[in-house]
Amino acid sequence: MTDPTPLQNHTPMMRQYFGLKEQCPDALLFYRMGDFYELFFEDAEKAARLLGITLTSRGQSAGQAIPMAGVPVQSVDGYLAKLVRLGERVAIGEQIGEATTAKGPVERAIVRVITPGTIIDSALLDAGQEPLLLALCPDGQRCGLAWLDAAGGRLMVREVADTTIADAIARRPVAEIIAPEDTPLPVGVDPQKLQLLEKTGFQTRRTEAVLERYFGERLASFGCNDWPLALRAAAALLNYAEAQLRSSLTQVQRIHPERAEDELYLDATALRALEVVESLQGNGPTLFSLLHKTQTAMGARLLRRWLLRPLRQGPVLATRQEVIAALTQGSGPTAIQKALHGIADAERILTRIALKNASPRDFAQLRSTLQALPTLRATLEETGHLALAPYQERIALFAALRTLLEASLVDAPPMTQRDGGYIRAGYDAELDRLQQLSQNLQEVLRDLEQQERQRTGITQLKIQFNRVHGFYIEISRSYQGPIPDDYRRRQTTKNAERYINDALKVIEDQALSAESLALSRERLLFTQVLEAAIPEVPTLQDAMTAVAELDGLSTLAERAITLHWCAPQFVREPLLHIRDGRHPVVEAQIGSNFVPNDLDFDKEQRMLLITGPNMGGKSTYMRQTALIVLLAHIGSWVPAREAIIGPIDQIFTRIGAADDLAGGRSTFMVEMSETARILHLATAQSLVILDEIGRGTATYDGLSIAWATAEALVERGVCTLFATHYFELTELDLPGLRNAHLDALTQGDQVVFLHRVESGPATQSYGLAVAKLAGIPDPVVRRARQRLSQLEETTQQPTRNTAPAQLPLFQAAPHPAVQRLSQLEPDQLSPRQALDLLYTLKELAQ
Ligand SMILES: Nc1ncnc2c1ncn2[C@@H]1O[C@H](COP(=O)(O)OP(=O)(O)OP(=O)(O)O)[C@@H](O)[C@H]1O
Repeated sequence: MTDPTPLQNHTPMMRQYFGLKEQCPDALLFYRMGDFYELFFEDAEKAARLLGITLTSRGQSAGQAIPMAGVPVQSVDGYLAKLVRLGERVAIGEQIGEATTAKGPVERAIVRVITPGTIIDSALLDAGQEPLLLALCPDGQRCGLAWLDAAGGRLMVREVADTTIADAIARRPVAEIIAPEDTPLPVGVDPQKLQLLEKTGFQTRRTEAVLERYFGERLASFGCNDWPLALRAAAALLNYAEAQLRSSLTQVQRIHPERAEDELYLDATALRALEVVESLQGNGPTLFSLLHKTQTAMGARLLRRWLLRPLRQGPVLATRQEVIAALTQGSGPTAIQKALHGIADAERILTRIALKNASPRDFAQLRSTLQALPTLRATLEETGHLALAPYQERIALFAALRTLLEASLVDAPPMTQRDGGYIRAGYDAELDRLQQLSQNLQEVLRDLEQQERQRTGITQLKIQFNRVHGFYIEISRSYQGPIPDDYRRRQTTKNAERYINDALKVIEDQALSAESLALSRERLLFTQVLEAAIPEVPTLQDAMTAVAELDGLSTLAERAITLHWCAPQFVREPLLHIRDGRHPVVEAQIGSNFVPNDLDFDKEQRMLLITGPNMGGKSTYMRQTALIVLLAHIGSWVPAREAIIGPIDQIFTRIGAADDLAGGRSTFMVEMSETARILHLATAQSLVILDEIGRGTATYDGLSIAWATAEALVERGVCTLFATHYFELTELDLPGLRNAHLDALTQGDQVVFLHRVESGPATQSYGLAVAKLAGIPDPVVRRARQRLSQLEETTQQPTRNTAPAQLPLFQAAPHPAVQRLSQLEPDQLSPRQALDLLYTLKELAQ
């Protein structure tokens, strides 16, 4: 508790507050007070600091002022979004009792806890974002992992050796992690993200019950029964998310096991270095941004997921390729893209429906989605492509639900149910009557007045109302006739008698509460619509998965056409042939100036050692190879004239240098750890990209490491692209290794890069020319040129233009024995000295 004073000294409201706070000590408690959410004590101080809102105080409790900060209910979403972005957890304490009937404070309860990994609200979620909640279930040498995308209703599991946990975590950005107490913080994880929970929540007895409740017998069909740790993680995750959302996660229909043997594995380093979904410069272009032309948010997220988890060649990729091929024929994917255009982010709406958290606007968007489906189906049919036929089947039409939504909801409903106004007039007679009653009270009274005059024959009769006396039938004293039996006297005034009868009493009761009755009636009708939609959620989810796929694939087809890509061909032989390959992102920047290049790996030839000037295009060439392979393994076409690709299991990269100062690793240490990983894990089916290893240390150390690494990779038959500025390496004579270089021309003082990959090692170094190009001042470049000549002379290099301008490894430092021999004057030595010298030389030689 935040306040040490005994509870009984506090006001009843504060006692209630403390009761709620005890249920969620780690969360900021938003306590509902009328039109505001208020935070007290330390929560108030923290919220004031994080949100920049005023810290004030609310009265006193137990003789102390209570620090308080508040936000209006209407604008709470913005504040919640900010807090969740900062990694905070927020508990929402709502009023659940009736203000008028309750004694003491209105009853309140925590209706949910919003945590970074369990957000489902549209206002708190960016459409492109997919916050994931991860559960870890470690046990000895292995660890089960389960990821939940709560908003999308997706649950993925995996089991890994404990040595690879950090990598499995790093590959997908996660918003929140749960693990049993005692679990050490995995490497690279922000401690704020980790919640340690009681071990019992991860134990088999508890987890089996959860899985049984969610999936029953279907569990066996998901294909993950051999992963007990992953299943325990999944159950713990569902349990935790349920507790936060205060609801069963009915949107989760199945578990998706992620098997390493199905994947083309890219570790977090490779994903980052290749700028697959995030640019190294923050918001620069990425492969994903180039592909991000989808019509729906669901399609965009799916494409992103495909890029983050490419698959090995097999039936899934073959099917995607067939669909893309079909969509590139004839008039292309335009018609389908147009048909997809009106489709909302239904996947997330369905989650909110399943959790009974949907808003009237969610339903309006679902309605427009359902309205778009018949056109989409018709368009699919019109194309006549066999490959698209399964989509026609998967996208059902949901006619009954659509009719219900069309009949029940107004065209543009409000965001919330709070003020009503979302049920269409004419849908429900009772609601129409109530709304009419409150809106046209005068008219209703005039109608009744007419009826009463006719029924009783009393023409002076008037029906009126005032705030004090309510509704009444007034009969002037001038009327002397009989008063109808059903009239009961309500009030006598100087000139008239006032009565009420049953019919008027009903109107009075209803009119006085008509507005609130209308509101509750709307709520009831809305709940009925919600209840009608809930059973359809699983099939709607399936349909939306199909829509997202179709969106992703038609986008890839459009990209293939627009960007002139080709369909890659998968083969079983160990080869990689690329004709006129291009780097898709660099090409998008520089257009037709991009110079395409070929690549050929086969059974014999497994390593390409690439030399050439700085800025020559070595990195670009290597990265484009990795990107072409990656694109092929999401099913996409690729930026090349032709691509033939054998089986590939992993892509590794060691590119550029970045410090990991926070992790306590220097540039060189990072470089070596990455190289070590590659040497441990790369197989004969892996593609490895090494961009200048060994540069962050002394020349000979670096060169020797690069040399030995190249040898080890060639020996294992790993497909390797190895760029280096160590010209000495070009002398490596290993079977399977070939030299290539990127060329440049000098014109006077200028250097022109040709960006063309040629056979053989580079013959010239352009370091100084590039330095000049980069703006190193002329005097410094001139001085460097002088030093270079001197260095070249002392190492007795031939001329700079015919041989590499670097120190050959084994010439530069003569052996001490040789040095000693060269200094010696044999004629000056006595036999005894000659013998001693012989012993010394022998020692030096050992
Ligand atoms: N094939 C190409 N066609 C046209 N321009 C290219 C090509 N390849 C690279 N470039 C251009 O040259 C620039 C430098 O390329 P890159 O970084 O690949 O050179 P590098 O040889 O790796 O240089 P360094 O050795 O300094 O790392 C790129 O930013 C790009 O603009």
